[in-house]
Amino acid sequence: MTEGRIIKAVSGFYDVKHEDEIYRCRGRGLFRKKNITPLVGDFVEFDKSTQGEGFILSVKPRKNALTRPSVANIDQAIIVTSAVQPDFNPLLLDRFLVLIESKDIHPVIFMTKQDLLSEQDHEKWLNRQYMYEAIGYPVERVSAAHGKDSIQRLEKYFKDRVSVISGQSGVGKSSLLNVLNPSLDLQTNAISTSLGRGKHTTRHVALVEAGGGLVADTPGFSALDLSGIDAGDLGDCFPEIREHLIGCKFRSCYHYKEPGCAVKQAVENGEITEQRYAHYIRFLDEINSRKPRY
Ligand SMILES: Nc1nc2c(ncn2[C@@H]2O[C@H](COP(=O)(O)OP(=O)(O)OP(=O)(O)O)[C@@H](O)[C@H]2O)c(=O)[nH]1
Ligand SMILES: [Zn+2]
Repeated sequence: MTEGRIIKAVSGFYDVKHEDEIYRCRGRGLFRKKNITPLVGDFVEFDKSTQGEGFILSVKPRKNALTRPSVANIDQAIIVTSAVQPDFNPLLLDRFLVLIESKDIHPVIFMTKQDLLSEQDHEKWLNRQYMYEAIGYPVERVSAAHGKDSIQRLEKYFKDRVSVISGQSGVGKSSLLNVLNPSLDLQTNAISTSLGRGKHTTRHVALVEAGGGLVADTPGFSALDLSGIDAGDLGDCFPEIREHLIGCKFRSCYHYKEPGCAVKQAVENGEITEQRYAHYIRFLDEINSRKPRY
């Protein structure tokens, strides 16, 4: 029996990587009976048969998993957000952050297309960077247009980790990966107009090498609705709210209209920014206005 990691799923087969070899494996019928579907990113035990083939025997417990795209055991999600084309959207960035936090995945923020900014705008972007760093998120301002040298410092994020890259269509996700690993040769386009969905329509996902680690070749968090999050858990998805909510008078505080709310106090003191708090309230409304499902 050998241990490996699934890096690709192709019509009933799983490509399992063990050291530097790849074995094309079937899942035994027992998966169907036990109702376990192996996912890309899973650590598995498998039996080697001849010529790079094998059978998966068991799947190890997962630390996390996404459904769109289906990938497990992710170490971090890199949110790519561009300065322009498309314009920066703070509400969308916070939505990605909340979704990532809700899955217990570590977020990192890359702000791209910095080469397109004027001198004046740089200051504004520096402040944005500081704001998210103050919350505790690593932030990098980058430009894929400047090629390998400016991207090299990003390798420390990728090395020995499994990452998913998230972000709106056209922000430069594929361009970044191409600089990190030119052999990927991912297609890049100006913003796709068709439904704003971009070019990643495939349901398959594979882990590919980039920057000394593995990266999902399909953007993560393609479903941006908050339907998987309970109103009572939303505060935990904002690190600066998480830090204060212990001081709220009521344990069931939603940090909205309740008296004795330590979170609202922190907003007044300037420890939590008005903007992030406004986004929290907006997401809370969105979750609360969800129709109950029976
Ligand atoms: N000036 C400049 N242009 C960039 C940069 N990064 C990407 N672009 C351009 O932005 C456009 C979109 O880049 P992509 O890498 O395809 O964006 P994506 O995020 O993969 O987009 P989807 O596949 O639609 O999700 C392309 O025309 C790129 O050449 C950058 O750092 N600077
Ligand atoms: Zn509160």
